[in-house]
Amino acid sequence: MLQQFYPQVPHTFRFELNKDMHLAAAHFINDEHAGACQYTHGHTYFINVTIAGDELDSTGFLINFKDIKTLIHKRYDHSLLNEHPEYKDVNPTTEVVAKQIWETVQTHLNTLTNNPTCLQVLVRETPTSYVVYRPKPEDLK
Ligand SMILES: Nc1nc2c(c(=O)[nH]1)N=C([C@H](O)[C@H](O)COP(=O)(O)OP(=O)(O)OP(=O)(O)O)CN2
Ligand SMILES: [Zn+2]
Repeated sequence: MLQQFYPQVPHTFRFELNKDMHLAAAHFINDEHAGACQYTHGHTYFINVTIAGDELDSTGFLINFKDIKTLIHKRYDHSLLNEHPEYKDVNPTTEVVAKQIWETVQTHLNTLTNNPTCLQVLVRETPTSYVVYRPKPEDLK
């Protein structure tokens, strides 16, 4: 959100779009190394998605901001992350959540004719902890 610091991704695309979202969700980390985080607790997640591309669609959008929110916020807001199928076999750590969001967004972008790319996903789990996920070039093929 407005108070958030955003790491920049170097790129040569003409357009770069950023969408902020926040959502309330609970999780637990099923590992004794997680200490108190083994037990179900909640966070207000702050998420920033960076999308870039050279071409706009017929509306003049790289992608509709609303579509990004629908993909992520609608799915996870007011839910227990561990209950989603994508976290059945893996803990919903901040790192894993960031990677999962990237995969969800990029899978959707791959259906668009103007070919935008998700360059970065930032997930802030607490006021003092956040993760940035960036794909490798081979993830984008
Ligand atoms: N690498 C990771 N470490 C931890 C994760 C994680 O997802 N990745 N998650 C947790 C817990 O879920 C916890 O909710 C967050 O931990 P933490 O930032 O330590 O929370 P605090 O508010 O207690 O932080 P302080 O800076 O000490 O106030 C733990 N580790
Ligand atoms: Zn947590």
